[in-house]
Amino acid sequence: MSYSSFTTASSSSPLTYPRKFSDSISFSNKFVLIRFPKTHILSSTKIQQKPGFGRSKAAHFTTMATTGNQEVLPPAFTSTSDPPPVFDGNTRLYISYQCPYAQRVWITRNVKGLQEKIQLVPIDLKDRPSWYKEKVYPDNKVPSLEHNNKVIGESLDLIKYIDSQFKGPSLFPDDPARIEFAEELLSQSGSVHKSVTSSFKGEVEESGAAFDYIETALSKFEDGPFFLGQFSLVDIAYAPFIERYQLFLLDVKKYDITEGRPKLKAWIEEINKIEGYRQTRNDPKELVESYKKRFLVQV
Ligand SMILES: N[C@@H](CCC(=O)N[C@@H](CS)C(=O)NCC(=O)O)C(=O)O
Repeated sequence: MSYSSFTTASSSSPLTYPRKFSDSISFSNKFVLIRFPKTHILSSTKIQQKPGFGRSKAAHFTTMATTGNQEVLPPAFTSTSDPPPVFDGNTRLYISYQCPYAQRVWITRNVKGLQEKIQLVPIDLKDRPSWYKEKVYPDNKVPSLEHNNKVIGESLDLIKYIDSQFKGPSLFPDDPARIEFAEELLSQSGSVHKSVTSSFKGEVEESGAAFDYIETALSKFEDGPFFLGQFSLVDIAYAPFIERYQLFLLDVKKYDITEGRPKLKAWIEEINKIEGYRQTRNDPKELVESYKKRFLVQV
């Protein structure tokens, strides 16, 4: 299997990667957002509001064209960049384009159609501006969100915060069985990550139990291909990581995580149709290289 299996099943909309910088626009660290239509960009295929997700209106899940809606992304702030005018009433999401935790929150913002409400502030973590720790987020990590004169962090808290505090389609269920399962899956995401990444240096089979856990979880609700049936915060929490696991394991270990796991295979196909996710994806080669440096370099 090649990388193409991580691409969307929809042949009409090939997977593209975000343009992080625009040649035609001079940035000097200004935020440049293209205008989005008022409807939300959720998917290139129609996603219906389903039982268990009652808070939002079905109208939020309108089908949209997938081309021509690419957000033009600003370049990352570095140690020589002036800070944005923090605490001026604007809402800002501080991210790194490469960080999977930040990607969770970025996807949530996109899927809820909040591109104009929440400004992206990309930080270059290798050349971090000192003002980020001093003025914005003392933990000095990404993601963080500046909203209503305060700054909050932690990706799993942030995706719930954005979902509950902002408009847009609801991404969390409201029926008890789905809520309980969502909480379990969210709380397990850290252990799944630990178990998969600890297999990178050893035997690939050590990660099998984690992928089997995902496969079993995807079988629980039959009314859709996602963890809770319908697309939700759980998919958002796992997507940036599964994206990296699949690419890295295929490249380095020649291990196809979807082999014998039809639910996971279908999930990957479906998640790649979610426009708000597609826009956050990195170049696969860069992801593999960064994982190689991070997990294979001997210390
Ligand atoms: N538990 C945090 C983890 C965030 C995190 O580790 N972010 C990394 C980048 S992927 C970071 O900011 N690292 C900078 C540092 O640790 O100094 C979350 O879920 O938001």
